[in-house]
Amino acid sequence: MLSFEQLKQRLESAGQPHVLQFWSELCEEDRDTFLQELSQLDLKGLKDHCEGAVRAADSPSANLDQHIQPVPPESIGSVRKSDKSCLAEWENEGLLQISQSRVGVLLLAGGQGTRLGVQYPKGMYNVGLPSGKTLYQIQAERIHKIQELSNRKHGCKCTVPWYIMTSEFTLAPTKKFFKENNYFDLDPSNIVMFEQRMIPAVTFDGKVILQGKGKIAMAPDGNGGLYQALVDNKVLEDMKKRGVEYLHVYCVDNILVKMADPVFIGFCVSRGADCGAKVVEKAYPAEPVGVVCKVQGVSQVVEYSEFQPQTAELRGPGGELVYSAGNICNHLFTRAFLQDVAEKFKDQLKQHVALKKVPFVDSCGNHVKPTKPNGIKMEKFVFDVFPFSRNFVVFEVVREDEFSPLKNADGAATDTPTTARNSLLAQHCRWAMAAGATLLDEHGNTLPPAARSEENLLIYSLRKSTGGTKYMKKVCCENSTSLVIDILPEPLSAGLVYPESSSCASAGDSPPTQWEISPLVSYFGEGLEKLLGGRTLPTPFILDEKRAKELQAQ
Ligand SMILES: CC(=O)N[C@H]1[C@@H](OP(=O)(O)O)O[C@H](CO)[C@@H](O)[C@@H]1O
Repeated sequence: MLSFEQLKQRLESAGQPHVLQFWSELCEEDRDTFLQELSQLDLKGLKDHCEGAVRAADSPSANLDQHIQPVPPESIGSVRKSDKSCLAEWENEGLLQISQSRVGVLLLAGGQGTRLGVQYPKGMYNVGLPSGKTLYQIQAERIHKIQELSNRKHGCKCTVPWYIMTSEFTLAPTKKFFKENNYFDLDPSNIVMFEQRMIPAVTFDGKVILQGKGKIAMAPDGNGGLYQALVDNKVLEDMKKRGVEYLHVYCVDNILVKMADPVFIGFCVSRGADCGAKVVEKAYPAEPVGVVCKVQGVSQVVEYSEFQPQTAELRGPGGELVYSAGNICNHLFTRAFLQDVAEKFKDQLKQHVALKKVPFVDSCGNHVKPTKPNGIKMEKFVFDVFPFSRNFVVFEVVREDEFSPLKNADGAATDTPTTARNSLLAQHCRWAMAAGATLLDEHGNTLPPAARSEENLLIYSLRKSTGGTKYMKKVCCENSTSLVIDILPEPLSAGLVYPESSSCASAGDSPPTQWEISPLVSYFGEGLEKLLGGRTLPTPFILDEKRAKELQAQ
């Protein structure tokens, strides 16, 4: 640890002497903590960081729009457009790789959940499913199941290690939560938690912001901090030791995430890709998802915050969005590629600027909660390594099967606990019905057949035949061929077309059917025919392992 004098001198040469302005007012204990915190900062790089942040915030954001093009549809692999045998081949390849313990998953869980409005890690969030499971538990159970499916198919005992990148905000509570939950019955030695770096928030005139008299305002370095964190925490060495060659990286908030998805892995492997991204068709122009596109001929993601609205609105002849490959933060990397990034490219990653309201102590020592942005936070994005790939592939999946993120608190129009919960329950309802079950509602009435993904196609053709944009409030199905849609005279808010993701299980304003299937019973709808085929079952219903055994025995 540095001495006070050394620290003082370094802060002065970085142009940041104000950091110690309240030193004399701090008690002994606070001084120690502050000294420790400051010693861990990259003080040599601090000057560059502060100056760079101001420069970046000042420079007008590059207008990428003249240089971008959509990714040609023919170069995108697609679940919807591929035949069953192709999908089965990819799945087999993926399961083979998993069975040989060549696949790991990496969770990006360093975020603060500001939009969701919680003080704890998002993964600990319980969206109100009948089982009460949190996002972490659902994910852990999917790991169990994919290991089991691979083992069963290949007669082996594989491991899918779970790497979890946390931040200063999320590490301790995540650790505690996993411990309290007995690591969800996974072997703790296969769960590797590590922390990404934090960097100081800076004022518009390049001063580090003091959040308290003895504390500077720090923020995680963005999910692209992953590559530095892999190096800092020797994660690539760990992967090598375990023989992990493919890493499926995903974001904590998507309740439908198919972790270590064998189809996606198989697709990437069969194309010889070193880097791959899953996308869904964007639901509406202003949807807050990044777009996979080409910038000056190079495939990459342009984040929603950096995409011009008029470009997002562009439509093709059939009314479809020109920039429609919505990034769902699901990436596959080979270990060799990550090694390359770590050695050659990680310092070249673009810095993105976010202007935020950062609470601070003013020069008189008053705590201030700003009402408008006062601070610059610099972030790196996980997908900014795509341009360094030698063979980058894109894989389009079906939204209702694989993407329903939890971003906002209930009350917002989209991506809330309610929409996440409903998407999962609707999916489980579809699986049960597809397996041949008849489901009864609370009054003993038969529920109508569940919507299938092809319904999306009907919605699209309907949109085309009505000539472009229609503002849909709800989409639901009576049966697999007819749709009832409610067309609004205008968007709910500027440019917003309501996402068309409902199924009959969550149609109208009625609550979704309370039919939940544990991932320990089925990873993605498989294996349910033998349990549910030809049966009439009530709701609410939780198909967990115990119920599955009982059904099997009947
Ligand atoms: C830097 C980054 O990874 N941004 C991702 C990420 O957005 P957030 O708003 O940061 O959660 O998840 C979105 C999908 O939920 C994806 O579309 C977007 O590109």
